[in-house]
Amino acid sequence: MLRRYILNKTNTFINYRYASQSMLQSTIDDKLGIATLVMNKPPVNSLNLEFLEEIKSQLTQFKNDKIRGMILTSDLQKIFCAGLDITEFSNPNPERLSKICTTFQDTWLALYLTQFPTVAVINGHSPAGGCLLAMSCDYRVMVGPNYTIGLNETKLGIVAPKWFQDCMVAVIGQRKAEVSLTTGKMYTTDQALQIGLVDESVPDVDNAINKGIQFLNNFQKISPWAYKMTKDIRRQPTVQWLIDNKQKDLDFVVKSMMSPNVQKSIGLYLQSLKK
Ligand SMILES: CCCCC/C=C\C/C=C\CC/C=C/CC(=O)SCCNC(=O)CCNC(=O)[C@H](O)C(C)(C)COP(=O)(O)OP(=O)(O)OC[C@H]1O[C@@H](n2cnc3c(N)ncnc32)[C@H](O)[C@@H]1OP(=O)(O)O
Repeated sequence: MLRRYILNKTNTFINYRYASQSMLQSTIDDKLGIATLVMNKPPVNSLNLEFLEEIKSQLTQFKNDKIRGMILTSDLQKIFCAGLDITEFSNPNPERLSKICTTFQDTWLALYLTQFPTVAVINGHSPAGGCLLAMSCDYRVMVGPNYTIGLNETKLGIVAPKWFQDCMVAVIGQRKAEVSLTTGKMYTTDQALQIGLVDESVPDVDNAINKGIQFLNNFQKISPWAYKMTKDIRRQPTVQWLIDNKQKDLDFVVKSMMSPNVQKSIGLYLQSLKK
């Protein structure tokens, strides 16, 4: 649905390539060199192992396609992405948990370090891992006023890994990130704009896509090499920490997820969602 809208609305996607895996649709406008990656995993685009693998593989494909920019958005009504699939946290199989963790680390590294500029068009709620995906893009346009975004992990009784936290610090600064993270605060679109968690707020998705394209057009006169080097220098410390501590990070997540206290919190949170 959204893909069709983008094609019609911009009227520029004349020469486009379209690829659809079941949960993810990608469109490349060959003229503009802009790719659109649309998440479509009802009901809430929760990130399980298979979905993360699809996202990672599509990002790798875009690298080979040599695109000039990418828009990440959702085809679902009211939801950008609900974060990691919480059902995977409940009584998890440690092997699968480790695999999800590693795949999530790698997907994030691929998204955070793309050689092309990226825009998140946040057209719905975006808690936790959904917020991380958005924060990892170069620019965020959020549809308002009724959606929410934030890293709410403490509300589930779990801890956002260091790379989630550092990513938030990079976007909104140390003090605001510390308060946001410890309280697990979810921000409305207007609040998110006010603290700089998103760059623009617009009333509807049509405007959001247009703003995203406008942002990407800024790079028409920027050398791709200068862009990528600059981004690498900015993002290197956060990335390097994860590369150097991948196993430690994984061990921490798996160990804490298996603890009875965390399992109790996750169980209660899941029940509250079902209600
Ligand atoms: C096992 C993986 C571990 C691997 C670790 C990997 C890497 C290391 C990193 C991190 C470790 C810790 C970090 C975690 C980050 C996260 O992302 S945790 C996930 C946090 N997400 C949330 O808290 C979102 C909860 N959901 C909501 O707030 C709302 O659902 C919504 C998104 C705002 C939508 O509201 P709406 O009213 O429209 O819909 P419903 O609430 O009725 O939901 C519909 C349906 O979907 C189910 N559901 C919602 N969210 C999730 C989810 N994240 N995972 C799975 N299922 C979800 C909900 O239960 C309903 O189901 P139904 O009742 O059966 O219809």
